[in-house]
Amino acid sequence: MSGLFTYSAKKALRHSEYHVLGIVGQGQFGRVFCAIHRSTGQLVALKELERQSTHKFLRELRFLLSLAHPNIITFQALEYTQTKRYLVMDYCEGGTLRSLIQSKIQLSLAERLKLITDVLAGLGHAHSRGIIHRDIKPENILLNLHTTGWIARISDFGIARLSQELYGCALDDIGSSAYMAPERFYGEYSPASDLYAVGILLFELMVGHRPFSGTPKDLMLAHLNQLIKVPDTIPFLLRSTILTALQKLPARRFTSAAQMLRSIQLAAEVYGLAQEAIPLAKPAVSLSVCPSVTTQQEPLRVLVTSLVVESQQVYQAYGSQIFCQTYTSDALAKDALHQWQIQLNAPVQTLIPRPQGCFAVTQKRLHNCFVYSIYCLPRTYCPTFGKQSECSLEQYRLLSFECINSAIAIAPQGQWIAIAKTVAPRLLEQTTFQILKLPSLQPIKPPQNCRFPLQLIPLDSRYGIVVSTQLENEVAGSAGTVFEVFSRRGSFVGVLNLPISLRLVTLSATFPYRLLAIDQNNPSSALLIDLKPFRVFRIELEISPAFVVATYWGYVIADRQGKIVLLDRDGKNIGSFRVPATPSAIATFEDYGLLIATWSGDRGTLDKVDLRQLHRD
Ligand SMILES: Nc1ncnc2c1ncn2[C@@H]1O[C@H](COP(=O)(O)OP(=O)(O)OP(=O)(O)O)[C@@H](O)[C@H]1O
Repeated sequence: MSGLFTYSAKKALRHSEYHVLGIVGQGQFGRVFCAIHRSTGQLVALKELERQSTHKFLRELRFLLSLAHPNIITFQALEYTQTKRYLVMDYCEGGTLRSLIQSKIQLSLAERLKLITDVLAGLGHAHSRGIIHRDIKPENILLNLHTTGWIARISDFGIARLSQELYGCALDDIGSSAYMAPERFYGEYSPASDLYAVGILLFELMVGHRPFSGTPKDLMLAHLNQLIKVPDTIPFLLRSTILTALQKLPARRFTSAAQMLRSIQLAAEVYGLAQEAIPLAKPAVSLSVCPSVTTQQEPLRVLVTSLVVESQQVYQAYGSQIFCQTYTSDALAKDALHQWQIQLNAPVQTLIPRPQGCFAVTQKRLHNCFVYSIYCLPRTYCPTFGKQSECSLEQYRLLSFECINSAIAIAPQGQWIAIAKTVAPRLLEQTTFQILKLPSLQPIKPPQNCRFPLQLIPLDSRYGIVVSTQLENEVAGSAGTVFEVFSRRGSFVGVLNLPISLRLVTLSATFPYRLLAIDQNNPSSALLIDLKPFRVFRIELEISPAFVVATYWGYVIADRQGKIVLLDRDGKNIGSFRVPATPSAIATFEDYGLLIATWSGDRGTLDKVDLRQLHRD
């Protein structure tokens, strides 16, 4: 259904400056889309205005367009199509504060206070311009990702008021009533009404639930008459901040957003939170560690650096060798007929399984650069045992090239290969990008410049991304990550930026536009990134990953100490276990199997793990 919605918006906006990436929500005004500006590549939210916009509405809106503050969602413009009007707004990839609260991620105290002070800073700016929000609630607070956590930004500024005044929309749903100051029920409001709503929000973030619940009528009676009880477990200074913000009489509350903000900052200083970097949230549920789920173990005499399983074949790379074993009736074949080994002429950097066979990328140092070679060992490749002659190996070499750094992506169905090469270190203009058809190796376009790549990732048969580091960022001194989307025709079609440095960016095995990546600066924090529409979710891990492998049911993440964490497709922890040594390569095996090559000292093992045992234990 949402595909249909997106399609209708895409159609309406076909001739506009925006390309719709997907629907992100539905409000009372209409749907909200994530879109990208066709020429600047800027990401925006497009809020559809379903109702007929009156002149007064548009005049008021122009006033709101002037509201510019880092903690307020800025309205940038109005976009007209033949049938619809869209408000163009800053896009928030982190979703709403409500979704963060519901995600059960336990926010640290510093993080909770930071969210509240962000809201107060935004409110302070609006109040100083005579604008009252009137509908502060977690649904109207959106989140942008930042190196140290979240930035809260107030959305729907003035829209709540406009909708009430111009269209007679009442804010009487439970979501809004739960945050409504007593005077609001008499039709009165002032900046202090917004501060009351922030008081409820602070209570909710500190205590875990709101002070009052029930029907809108119950809520009204509670706001008007019921005394607030803040549990003693809440630090004293914060308790008194909540009680001041939630005074029944507006005159007894904080006199301004700035005053309330100072009260929270004082609490943060007193409790030693101000100077610290904001600590990241910890997972709500601690992982249960299952001691052993290994069902078979084979000794290894070499360090396996790459391991893949493709159509009943298990490929292991070590040094310049590739060893292939077939597995039959639930076991790895031991007989010579079902296993073979070849020696390539350089160390294998990576193995990429595709329907036509296993691709192997080798890398050999040559003076000041490297020679990269790409081989494709077809599925039917099964040499008569014994040593391979150079000539039989050469026929499987697709191409070789010299450069300083290279990243390679092969389409999931193996129709094309994308290659980025850097000929001089860290020079943007010295990195070229090209797509070649497979198996002909015919270039789709002449090589073009691209950013120095960390990784190339194929998304589906039509698109892929160049992942690179962005050094200059709005947030001074901090690096970010750039995702440049390319098409199989070899053109760049869009750019998405994230102000976080990432590593181990891994494509989901089931969602073509979903990535899991590790935050370079917070090694035990992973990000689940949806590219279409652009949404980012933070996942706290109890390990610092060295490996991430996507499976059809989720992700396998391992650290160097042998702790393995399993996440489902949405990033939820579903289990963990240990292997006795450092994993050197991991592959998925049948539906619930994992193959883990480990190494310590001068020996290792190849462990076959049956994940169904996790449930039994
Ligand atoms: N600027 C934005 N960036 C990212 N997502 C957004 C943005 N604005 C809205 N959304 C998403 O769209 C959803 C609907 O937003 P919208 O503001 O239209 O509705 P609402 O606040 O729930 O209701 P109302 O229409 O009463 O304001 C939000 O819950 C949020 O998930």
